[in-house]
Amino acid sequence: MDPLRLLSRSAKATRKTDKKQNQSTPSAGQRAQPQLPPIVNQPLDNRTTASRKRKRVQDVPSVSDDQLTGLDFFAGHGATRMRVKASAPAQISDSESSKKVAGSQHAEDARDTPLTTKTISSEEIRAILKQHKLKVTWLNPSSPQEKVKRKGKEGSKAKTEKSQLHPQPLCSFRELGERYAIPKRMAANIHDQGYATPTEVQLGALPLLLDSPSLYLQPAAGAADVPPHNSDGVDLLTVAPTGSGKTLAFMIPLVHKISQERRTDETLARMTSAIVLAPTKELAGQIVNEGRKLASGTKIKVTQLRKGMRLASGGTQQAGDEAGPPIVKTDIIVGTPGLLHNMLEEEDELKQMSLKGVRHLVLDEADVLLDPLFREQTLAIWNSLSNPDLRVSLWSATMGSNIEELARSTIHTRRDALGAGSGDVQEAPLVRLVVGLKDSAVPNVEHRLVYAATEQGKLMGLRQLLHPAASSGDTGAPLLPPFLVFTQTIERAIALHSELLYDIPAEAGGISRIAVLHSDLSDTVRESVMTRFRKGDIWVLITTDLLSRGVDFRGVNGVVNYDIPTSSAAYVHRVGRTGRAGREGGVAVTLYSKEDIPYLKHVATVVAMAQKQKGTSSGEGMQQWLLDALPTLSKPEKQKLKKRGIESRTKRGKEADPKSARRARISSKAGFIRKSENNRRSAILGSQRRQQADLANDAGDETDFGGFD
Ligand SMILES: Nc1ncnc2c1ncn2[C@@H]1O[C@H](COP(=O)(O)OP(=O)(O)OP(=O)(O)O)[C@@H](O)[C@H]1O
Repeated sequence: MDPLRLLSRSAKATRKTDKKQNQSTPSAGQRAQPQLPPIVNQPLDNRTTASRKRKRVQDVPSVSDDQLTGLDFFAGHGATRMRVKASAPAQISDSESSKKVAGSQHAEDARDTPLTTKTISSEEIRAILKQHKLKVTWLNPSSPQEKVKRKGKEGSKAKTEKSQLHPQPLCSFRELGERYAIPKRMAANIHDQGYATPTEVQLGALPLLLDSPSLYLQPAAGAADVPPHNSDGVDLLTVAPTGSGKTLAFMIPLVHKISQERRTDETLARMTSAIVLAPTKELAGQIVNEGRKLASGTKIKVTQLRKGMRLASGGTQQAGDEAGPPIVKTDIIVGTPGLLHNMLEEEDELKQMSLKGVRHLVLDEADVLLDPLFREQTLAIWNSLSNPDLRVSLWSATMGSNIEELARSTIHTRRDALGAGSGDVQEAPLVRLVVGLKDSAVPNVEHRLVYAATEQGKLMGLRQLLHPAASSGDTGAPLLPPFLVFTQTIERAIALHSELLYDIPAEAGGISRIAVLHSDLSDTVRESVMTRFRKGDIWVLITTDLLSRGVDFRGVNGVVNYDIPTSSAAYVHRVGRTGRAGREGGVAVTLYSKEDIPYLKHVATVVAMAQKQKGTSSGEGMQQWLLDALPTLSKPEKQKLKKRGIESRTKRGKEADPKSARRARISSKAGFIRKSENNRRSAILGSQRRQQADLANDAGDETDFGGFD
């Protein structure tokens, strides 16, 4: 069977949905729902059936676009904002909505209004968790799960049953005030930003982080002798889809807990209490932005770590402190592992001391942070946090079992090391929350796999996607800007950018509409490109995997994988830049050439899984026989691909096999044109060199003249 033919047929199979994108796109303004059907006021019978399809809420309020700096090209703001307020009856009582109270007033009121959510029975809790596909598992060695393991062959079903936890979910943000007494200002900020209904990950994670663990760590039936945990907080591993609101899920508890700690212990006010690590500066900046909006007016300060920064140690300032960079007093510091690690490397006593107050460590995109690329730095930071009450939480849309194992062992070794010194380090419960299907791509995005045969075919395919007038060729209907294009390397991103630079007509903005972003650019340029893309000045942003993780451009209509991602996790994260917060209409196009076919299976499998989740009717989408026809990589091959990418597209590949590197070059020019151009260029260079040499000779002749004998 020829896989080439099979795969080009697959592209046709998925093309049926092309028409849809004109009806609804992520940039068409408000997304319809924050992934959550209404629960609170429904009778239980209506929400217990696990097999029932989720109801999409059409009228719940949502985040207004103007909350994110410069997001002014996605729909009319005024209109959006009005719609938010007018369509909030599910969460705001009649009197409140009619008055259209200001956010802060609403939050004040929320504290005085009686609970709309009654305490719910354990059956109801289980039903809600099941309906939202939330799975909470206790992972500590003394958990029932481990006990069952030790007891031996009890059957796999019983094993799963016993390891599950059922914390009471958070069905409305109003419960944050009522159940946990979060700072009023934070409640007001949440409301002001238009967040009314928690997304699934927030519904599950917020109670885990805000409740006392003893409330939900009840030993399951048959494991009555599990010792109760009185620990303050849990260590948490969370796996939830891209764009599902994980940032809010870890930021709300951080701000709440730190303001609580401040109230009880004055000395803590002078120290950094939390560290949030993220793999890129762009993501760190975004987290700071979100955190500041949330903590505004609460006295909790969120700061992005910058080069040369010094953190306050909490003690009285020491002699000599005036010298060097200014000392920053902050509660939550957000940064990349590289920067923080460097700071620790140059460590003096002061820096060591400055982290002793850190009681919360958040690893956003934890699987990357614990991947070999960042592992050493991340673990060094983690292990240098000496506070015995440290609680850690790990967040990502994809998390392999190796990452879980690594996290677990780090928690243990750190605890043992600290315990050896002081002897009083209490073990925190380790809990895992999985939302939906683990490691899967968001199903509300249309996934297209397009066979383009060669590099030049890929370039043509991308041009078809770019030009609105292009007919729906093999790539499907053109993409509506703004969209992101991912390449494997920086060189390829630059080459693709210069190739497409003049593709957008001058009347539409020309070269200013297309940009490239990669880690070789200066921080200022990176920031400016991000801002211009957010504003809508840039329509097509060509980038590397630098932007594949965590970055939230709310109205991105599409993602193009110009080079196929080198792992299934990379695919999940790249395509997760569209279809965020449940928005419909996003499109993810993966262009692949003949050379890519051996590496395509991991992408095709994720696409098939997403289509299955969406409920594509039989005959449409990825076919099983097609998946079977694709070659499967061995484990070492997979690892090599993940580490190095497709060899011919790298510098190393260029040296090893120049011929296939030439084939992989991004250029629409035919070989003979390139050759004659090269010849002309070298002829010009040669003649310039000759001219210079002649001039030098003439000059030399003049200076060497020693007069007449
Ligand atoms: N409860 C909510 N209701 C509506 N929108 C929300 C809610 N919570 C978060 N959002 C919005 O959802 C978008 C995605 O959030 P966020 O960036 O936190 O996702 P994420 O899960 O961290 O994604 P990724 O895995 O890609 O990092 C943001 O624009 C955010 O404002």
